[in-house]
Amino acid sequence: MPARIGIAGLAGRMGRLLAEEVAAAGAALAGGTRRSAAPPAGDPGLPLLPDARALFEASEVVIDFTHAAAAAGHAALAAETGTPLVLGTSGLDAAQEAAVAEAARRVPIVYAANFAPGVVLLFSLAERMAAALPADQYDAEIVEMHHRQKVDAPSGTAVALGRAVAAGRGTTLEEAGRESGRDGHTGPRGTGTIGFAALRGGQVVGEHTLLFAAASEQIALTHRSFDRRVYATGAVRAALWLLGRPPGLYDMKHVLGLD
Ligand SMILES: NC(=O)C1=CN([C@@H]2O[C@H](COP(=O)(O)OP(=O)(O)OC[C@H]3O[C@@H](n4cnc5c(N)ncnc54)[C@H](OP(=O)(O)O)[C@@H]3O)[C@@H](O)[C@H]2O)C=CC1
Ligand SMILES: O=C(O)C1=N[C@H](C(=O)O)C[C@H](O)C1
Repeated sequence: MPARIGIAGLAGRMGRLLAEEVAAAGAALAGGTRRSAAPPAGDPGLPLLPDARALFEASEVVIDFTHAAAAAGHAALAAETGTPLVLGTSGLDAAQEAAVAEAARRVPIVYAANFAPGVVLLFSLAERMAAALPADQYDAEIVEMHHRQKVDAPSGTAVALGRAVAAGRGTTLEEAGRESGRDGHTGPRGTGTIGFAALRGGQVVGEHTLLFAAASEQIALTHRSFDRRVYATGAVRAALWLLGRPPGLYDMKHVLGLD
């Protein structure tokens, strides 16, 4: 019997690709949800279920690429129904992330800011570079660019990169401090803080650059996604990997065996 995978956000940019990747992986689409109840115009065949509870009950594992406002509720439903969850949605605040971690005590959850294998490697390189380059000499800046429809900033990947840099420096992003949205008379840059800049335009799938700038040198790492299918393939892989796992909060390095 093929695994039954449900998709929250089925009508979205990611949801449609996820449905294709579910089929390509030989799994079955259990159905999907969207925010509005109606199927999108011109697509009456989309297998939409009445609500999120019906989705979790019909699925062996659910993949969520929706909106931060929905993520905590979906994690709670995962815990209640015992249905594992792959969470790719970005822009969660601290309370929403805490709700996801709480649900993961009862059900296995993969929560990943980015499902592209190259970005998983970038997180690990970011941590190693930050550990090697003294924070009082090398200013860490993270620049990201995305398509004009993206609703959250900085991207989840940028925040995760910031967390990796902070971890490499033996601290947290909250303690190190974030500098973003510089405009006007900002004063000089803080020492040891982590800077963020978000660009939006056109149909850019996803670009992230982490740079360390010192007085006499600068080093930068850049990742570019050319096709968002790379995220969908990774998320379906994570969904199949989750089946039969014990409760816990996992990320893509666990799925790829890089932990
Ligand atoms: N981790 C990763 O690798 C990646 C993460 N993402 C993240 O995934 C999310 C979705 O991205 P994308 O597909 O481009 O977005 P879209 O806006 O194209 O699609 C979002 C989907 O979620 C639904 N939705 C929106 N709000 C809610 C809600 N409150 N409750 C239930 N469903 C809701 C929408 O419903 P409706 O159709 O009715 O509008 C739509 O079907 C974003 O947070 C994005 O940052 C994206 C790419 C990769
Ligand atoms: O909204 C997007 O498109 C993307 N969102 C994720 C993020 O916020 O990091 C991942 C990827 O960059 C695409």
